Amino acid sequence: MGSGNWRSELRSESFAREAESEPETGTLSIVVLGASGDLAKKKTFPALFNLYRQGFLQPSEVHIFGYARTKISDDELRNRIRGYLIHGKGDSPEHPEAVSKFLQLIKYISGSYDTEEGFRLLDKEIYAHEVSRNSLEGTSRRLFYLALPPSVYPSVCKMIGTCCMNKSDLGGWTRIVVEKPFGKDLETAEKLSTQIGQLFEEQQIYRIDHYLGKELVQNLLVLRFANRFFLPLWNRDNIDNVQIVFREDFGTDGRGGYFDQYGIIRDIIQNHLLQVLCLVAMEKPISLKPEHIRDEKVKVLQSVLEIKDEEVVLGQYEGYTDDETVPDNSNTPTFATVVLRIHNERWEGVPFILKAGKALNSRKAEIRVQFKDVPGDIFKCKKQGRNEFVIRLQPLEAMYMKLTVKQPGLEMHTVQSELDLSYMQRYQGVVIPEACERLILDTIRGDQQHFVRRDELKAAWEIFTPLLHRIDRGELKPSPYKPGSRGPVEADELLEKAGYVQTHGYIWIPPTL
Ligand SMILES: NC(=O)C1=CN([C@@H]2O[C@H](COP(=O)(O)OP(=O)(O)OC[C@H]3O[C@@H](n4cnc5c(N)ncnc54)[C@H](OP(=O)(O)O)[C@@H]3O)[C@@H](O)[C@H]2O)C=CC1
Ligand SMILES: O=C1O[C@H](COP(=O)(O)O)[C@@H](O)[C@H](O)[C@H]1O
Repeated sequence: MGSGNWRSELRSESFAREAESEPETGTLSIVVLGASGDLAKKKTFPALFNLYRQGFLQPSEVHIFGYARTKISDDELRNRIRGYLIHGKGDSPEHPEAVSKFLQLIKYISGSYDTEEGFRLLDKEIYAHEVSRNSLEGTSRRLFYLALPPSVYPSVCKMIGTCCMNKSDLGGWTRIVVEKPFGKDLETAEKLSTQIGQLFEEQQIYRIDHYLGKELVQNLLVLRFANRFFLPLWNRDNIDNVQIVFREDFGTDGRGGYFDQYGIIRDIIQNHLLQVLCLVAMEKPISLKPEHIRDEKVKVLQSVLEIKDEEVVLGQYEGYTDDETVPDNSNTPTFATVVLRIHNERWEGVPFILKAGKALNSRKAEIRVQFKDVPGDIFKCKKQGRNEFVIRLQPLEAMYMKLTVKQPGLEMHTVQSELDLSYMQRYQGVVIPEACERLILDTIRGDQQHFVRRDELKAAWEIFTPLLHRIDRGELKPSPYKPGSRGPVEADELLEKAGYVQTHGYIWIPPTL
């Protein structure tokens, strides 16, 4: 199937810099900081396991270190994560054996995040591994994945910088991966960027947003710029509105303490949905080089106008404050619809409606591009619905185009139907990699295309900070909504006001095999 080819072409171009340099020969040490935590067990270690299974991490050159304060043994850490590997993509007969071999590559070190002792020990262990593999000093590769709350990033980066860097430069490297949310607003994010920037070069910092690793998010550039179809249509003359939607059918699920500090805008909209918006709205980059792509993303972000309060709906699901880590009077939104307006030649007047919510009626993430009505419509199609191009990011990756066709039969009646590219059906047997898996591989390969650059992050915070401050001050209040519902009714009203026309009586049903 063609899917592998385009990706390798994309990669080969963005790796042009690497191809020019010497192949990397040193050992690879991957350090997961915060190894005792939720992200590490659910996403980071399973992603590493999948890379190992596919041969991207060779036991002869890689070693994995877990680091956190919790005092546990190597085996205790291995037992914590084992279940998340077995219940992952465990489809091959050698799977249990592969799990055991992979787990043996992991060593755990306990230490604090702000004193040198633990990091000196970590460095010693990494070094011992490098020596055991005859890695020439200075050629080794050290990747630090910060699966930690952002509050400890500065001290951890300082410790890495002081204790754990490669001692000389013979083609090896030290890179850090930092998770979102990166800061809480413009000021704190900039402060954090400055602190980390004093310790690491921008090329060493990988600000991860796992939505950028999703298959259909990565497909956006190809879709938009490799298809003649879309080139002339993708603008304000043809598109009426764009929705980028994230829904989850569960609540904060034991993460209330974290979530209440951030809320849905910081957790999902300011990063995941805004990154998707950039790829939907940006101009064609000069090339696929990471800097060219990120330059275009920054331009879009900088063209977003100030958000108006009347174009925001906030919600909080009933029962959210039952979590004992959430204060009873919390004003934190668990749902938000926000209309963004891009002030440029292509998008003037087209609302980009970003919507995200927890504890809703379904789990889904999609982009919905709604086209304008057909001028001089002789079929009265308007009553049936508009053309829509929907990109379903998850679950069941698909792209479908809602269009009007003649209803089969003797009469000249029209009906809504769709052109459907459902991945499960079209790409049978193709395993779609997990987002984190792909992004970790990118960090090892030194490809920053799918990571957020410092100026991008700044521009993203500039858009949302004034609104977030108004919410933090209690000037905007979330409306209550029932768990398992569509969210507050005001959100649908805002959608309609922004111009979205719902197609009644039509539902796209994902095909099954
Ligand atoms: N969980 C998820 O699904 C996702 C998480 N993220 C981001 O990843 C990062 C880690 O998330 P997650 O694993 O859920 O977080 P956790 O709360 O599980 O924290 C990870 C580890 O960090 C240590 N830790 C926790 N709180 C503190 C603290 N206040 N000070 C110092 N150390 C602390 C703990 O290890 P110990 O006490 O052993 O040192 C803990 O096991 C966060 O930035 C989060 O926003 C991003 C996307 C999804
Ligand atoms: O970053 C986050 O993402 C998850 C949703 O990720 P997905 O890949 O399953 O869509 C969300 O649950 C979490 O609150 C947020 O921090």
